Amino acid sequence: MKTTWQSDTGKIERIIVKTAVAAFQNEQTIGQQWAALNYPSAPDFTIAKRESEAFIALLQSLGIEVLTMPANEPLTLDSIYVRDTAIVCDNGVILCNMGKPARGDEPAAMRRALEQWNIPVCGAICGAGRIEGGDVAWVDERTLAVARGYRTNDEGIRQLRALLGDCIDELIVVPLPHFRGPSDVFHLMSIFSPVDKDLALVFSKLMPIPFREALLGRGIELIEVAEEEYDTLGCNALAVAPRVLVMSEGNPKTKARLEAAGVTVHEYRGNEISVKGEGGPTCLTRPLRRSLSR
Ligand SMILES: NC(=O)NCCC[C@H](N)C(=O)O
Repeated sequence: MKTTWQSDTGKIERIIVKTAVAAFQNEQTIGQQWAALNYPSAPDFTIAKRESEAFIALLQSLGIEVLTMPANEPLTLDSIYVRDTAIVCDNGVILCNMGKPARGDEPAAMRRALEQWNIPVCGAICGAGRIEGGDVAWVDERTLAVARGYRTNDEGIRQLRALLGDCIDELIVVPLPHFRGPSDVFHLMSIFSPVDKDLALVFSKLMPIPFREALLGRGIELIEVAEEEYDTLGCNALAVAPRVLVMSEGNPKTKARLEAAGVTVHEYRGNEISVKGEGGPTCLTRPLRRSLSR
């Protein structure tokens, strides 16, 4: 069985998460931070802990080795969304440089954790470059898509291209629309979640036409997120294996569309850890190695 880090749809072997206990710390911390971080309301710490434990147990039940980030870092609630701190390629991990200023210290914490786990870091976005991991997704093993939005800038994309070197044949740059403006969380993975090598979940209304055409041109079939489920993170689904997804509960129409296409959907309850912080299952996880069946 071939393994690669350059896939968002192969079977996940190892994944990084941060528990709600480690990221949210306690009720007082939540109370001090949620409004300044732009959360629509304050997560409930007790329920968040339960949701986080169940989410991690679900990943483990799917045969995934889960690595958990340490708690003792002076970071914010947003540090639960580990995806945004790092990008992976077959040379190792590329650390991001966050577009949201309040999250600026998260990549350094990820670097320390990776060093402890002996996971190679092959580069970091630095200086004026900005990139968040939620803006990046593998379209296939040699093609990476990166959004240009409020969290990821041209200099970040330039550095990413240089760091990837011959790991890729193509970097598809996806310019994002303004939508709800700079204070909103709007990443590539807000409108695009790979499901299999020839299937993706998308929200076409907010997709640039060239990117949509590029996916269709590669033979990738697109399933539409139900419009009323956009705000409940219907578009943010984590492929744990080809056509096997983990999704936040509360997106029944989108779930039914996926199941009709032969996709298996595992739901988790994510009102506190996902909906309130606006980060779905892809944001809550940094998958590392995946295996490909061919
Ligand atoms: N990849 C993602 O979509 N991450 C979600 C991050 C949510 C967090 N509240 C943020 O504003 O950065």
